[in-house]
Amino acid sequence: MSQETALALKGLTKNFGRAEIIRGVDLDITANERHVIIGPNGAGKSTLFNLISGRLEASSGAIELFGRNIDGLPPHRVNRLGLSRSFQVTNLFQNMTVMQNLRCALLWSEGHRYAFWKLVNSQQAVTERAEELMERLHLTAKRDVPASLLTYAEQRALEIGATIASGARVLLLDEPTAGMSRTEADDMVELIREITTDCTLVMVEHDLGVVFNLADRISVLVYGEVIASDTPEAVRANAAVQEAYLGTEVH
Ligand SMILES: Nc1ncnc2c1ncn2[C@@H]1O[C@H](COP(=O)(O)OP(=O)(O)OP(=O)(O)O)[C@@H](O)[C@H]1O
Repeated sequence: MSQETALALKGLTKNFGRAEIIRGVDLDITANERHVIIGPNGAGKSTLFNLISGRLEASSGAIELFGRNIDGLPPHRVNRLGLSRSFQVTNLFQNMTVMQNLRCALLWSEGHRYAFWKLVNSQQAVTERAEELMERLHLTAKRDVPASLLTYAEQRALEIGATIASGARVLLLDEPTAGMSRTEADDMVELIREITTDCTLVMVEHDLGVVFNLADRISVLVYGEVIASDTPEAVRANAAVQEAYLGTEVH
């Protein structure tokens, strides 16, 4: 596995008025790792994701994507550099089929790099890649079904697939199993595992079963500070983490 740093947060802070919400976060996330951020309600997880994805500007500190400072760039520029956030099924084209959504995402990822005649020539290649992705998403049987007619879990799977297809090297996922049944959540974890073999995953998740099942490393955010960032085993054994979770949930 590559030891290159995909995403680095350096002394990151965010204040809302006089309230310090993110209080000096340092974090190195290695390329191809699956990194899950957990923490109690109000710890600042969404704020941290909004900073990383460019929706909020940091008060101080830096965010580097593969060594390049991205702090202050708007979300679409961050996206173009290979960091994509997937958190809404509304990112799909609801009237288009599964196949059309994936083809669109693949063409989008190539759109600015290829002249139109090349795009036409690459149609076959795009179709093949879309088919392959559809297989990995377990959506081949739904190939010609409009996104709006898929189940919620299928829509989320398609949305994550489309995000990857559109060129994400670092994928940010907000609570991907929220609102799902146990079986759907287990299927989603397997799907995320399969689909992120070639990219870096940064995920916020409340369901600790999902977290410990999927994460290579876990960071624990409490009151805007990372109190632990380690392997699942080390985090589970960490006394400060157990205290933050009142000694119950991490067991
Ligand atoms: N735009 C804002 N203006 C002022 N305060 C904010 C703003 N956004 C978030 N906060 C505050 O920052 C704190 C952290 O919120 P945030 O949503 O980042 O936490 P969280 O860890 O994602 O919580 P949850 O797990 O409940 O979603 C909260 O106290 C919240 O009220």
